[in-house]
Amino acid sequence: MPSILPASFPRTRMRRNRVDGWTRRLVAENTLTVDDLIWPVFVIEGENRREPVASMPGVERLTIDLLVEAVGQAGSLGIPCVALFPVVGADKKSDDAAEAYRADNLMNRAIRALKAAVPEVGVLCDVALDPYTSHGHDGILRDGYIQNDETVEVLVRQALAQAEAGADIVAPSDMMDGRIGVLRDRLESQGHQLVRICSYAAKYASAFYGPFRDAVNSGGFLKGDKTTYQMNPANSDEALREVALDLQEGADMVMVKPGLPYLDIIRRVKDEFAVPTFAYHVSGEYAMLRAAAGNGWLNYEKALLETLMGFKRAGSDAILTYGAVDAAKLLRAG
Ligand SMILES: NCc1[nH]cc(CCC(=O)O)c1CC(=O)O
Ligand SMILES: [Mg+2]
Repeated sequence: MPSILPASFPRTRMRRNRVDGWTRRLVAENTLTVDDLIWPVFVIEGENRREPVASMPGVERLTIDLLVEAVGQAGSLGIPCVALFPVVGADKKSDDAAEAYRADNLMNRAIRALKAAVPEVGVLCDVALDPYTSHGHDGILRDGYIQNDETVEVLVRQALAQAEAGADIVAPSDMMDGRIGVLRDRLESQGHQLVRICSYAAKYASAFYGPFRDAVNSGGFLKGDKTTYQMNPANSDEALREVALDLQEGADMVMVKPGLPYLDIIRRVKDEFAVPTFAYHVSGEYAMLRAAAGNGWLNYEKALLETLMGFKRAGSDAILTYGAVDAAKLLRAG
């Protein structure tokens, strides 16, 4: 068959730069390394106990002693930082969330144990009241509304107790207004000048948090939804205002959450502010990967690394992911 292509076809061969492995590496625009990973972990009371999380295959809740071991191993793999989430028993939940700022609560004991045993791994602590309220909301509920200013008072006490225990990064995930400014002032005046604030600045009211609420046992308690404080998924400009305010108030790093459905927000935030921008690859996103892989519908390892690279390409400086240890092992194996 005579060719119908013109003699000079094609003018440009894009495939030349994909022809072999070393060229592909040479022209790669983005890189994913173990330095980009933050590993979220769940801590439970007791000793030498691990509990699987049914909706998050591969994820376990750990007692402090086992947590210290696991974080030590993560540190040896090069993971820079872990994000701590306590599982709080029903007997410690209350309407005023007083357990949140008790100096010796589970969270604060875990922080002390980690900083004593594995000081080289950063500890990022969630600041929000949902593990501690009897209704599962992130703040104080009164007259059917989550009270902003009253909640901020409690959040600041909670974060100060974490800083006192040795937290490196406090990370308010509650979406109350004005909490970063008050928290920054109080950290300064209480001698915690180097404690970093990572604000969950653009956090959306999302269906993708479902498995997390199973993991921390707050879902069953939750009445209603979080739409009066977490953002509407329809909005994007509003995320920039949220981030601008938290930066003005003194945040050192900002977070966008969830991850994959909000890559456009990460890109806009990074372009607009050029500050450390983290993405949270949340529980539901992780569960989807695991469920599909469990059915043999995709390759978990490949899909995980591709997802994490997507976050880097969108502008994330670091990614919180339940797959952090898996990804670290894969990245080290090359
Ligand atoms: N302040 C609570 C909090 N901190 C992190 C997550 C979700 C993380 C995940 O789904 O992996 C949530 C749940 C929520 O806002 O209801
Ligand atoms: Mg805000």
